[in-house]
Amino acid sequence: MGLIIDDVKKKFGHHTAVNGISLSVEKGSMFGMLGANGAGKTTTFRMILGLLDPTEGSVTWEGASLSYKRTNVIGYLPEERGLYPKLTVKEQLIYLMRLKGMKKNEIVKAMRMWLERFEVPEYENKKVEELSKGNQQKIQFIAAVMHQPELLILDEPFSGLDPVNTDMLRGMVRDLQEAGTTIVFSSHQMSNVEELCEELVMLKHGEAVLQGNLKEIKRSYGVKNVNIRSDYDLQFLQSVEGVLNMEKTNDGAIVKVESEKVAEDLFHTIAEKGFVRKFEVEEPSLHDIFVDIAGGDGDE
Ligand SMILES: Nc1ncnc2c1ncn2[C@@H]1O[C@H](COP(=O)(O)OP(=O)(O)OP(=O)(O)O)[C@@H](O)[C@H]1O
Repeated sequence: MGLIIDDVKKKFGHHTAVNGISLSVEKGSMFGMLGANGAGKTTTFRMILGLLDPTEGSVTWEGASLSYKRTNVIGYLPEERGLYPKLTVKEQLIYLMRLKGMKKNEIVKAMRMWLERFEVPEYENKKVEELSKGNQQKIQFIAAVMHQPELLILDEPFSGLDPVNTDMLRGMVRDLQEAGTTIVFSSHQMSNVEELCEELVMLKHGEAVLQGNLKEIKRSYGVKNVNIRSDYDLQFLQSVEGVLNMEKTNDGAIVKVESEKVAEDLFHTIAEKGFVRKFEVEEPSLHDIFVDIAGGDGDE
């Protein structure tokens, strides 16, 4: 069953923030939500969490709607990070995890394990305000996962982290999924979605403009990139029908074509003219697809 979002709409006055989204996230999978600023990601998350009621449609987890009464089932990393600055990390986590029904000794044990994993055991007795933003984010992530939720919602978990910490967090998110947690996360950064998710949705103005399996999406998306190395001058490619863009390189060109058929024709054309050292047809990156479909605004 997993998470089912069925034709959900959310209006704020006359403004429609989410306009008829339907998704299903299988239990134990990792699902990516992409979209430019204001696309409706956070609003969708709030409806999943039961913090906002949909204007229309329904959201269920394992067949029942989620509300604060089932809060221990969910872990949530909100986009607007918020910890109590004057509390120590330990006091903070004890407070938050008690709200999730954990006992103090369990919390301290789990906290030490997580601080070790993040390689910051010395933070236990530091005040939150003494930590850098990225390190505060680690503590907030710990607060989202310590009670071992079934469903983990991460709103922009990687934003503001340096590359080392991004890798570390990515590894932890992957481990949590392997341990059976269902994870939905949003990101402006395509690379994280590309690396972690099999399924995704791309939102634009509250609507799903693309959704499904990542590999399928890439395969079925017509546009391909062709990497060519040839001794022949490839300038003529610019005016070939079906070539959308061409960038010359030292020994060839990188060409964007509108379909695999155009790539095939190009191969024959170039081969007739001269020796082809390399001819490689690549799937577009998620970033390319996003820019085409959602009109950019990705971070990369
Ligand atoms: N409480 C609210 N009242 C009125 N409008 C809102 C409210 N919450 C969100 N909106 C509007 O709904 C739209 C979607 O916002 P949302 O925060 O869901 O986008 P987002 O995809 O999470 O964007 P970002 O990447 O910038 O966080 C925006 O136009 C926003 O201004």
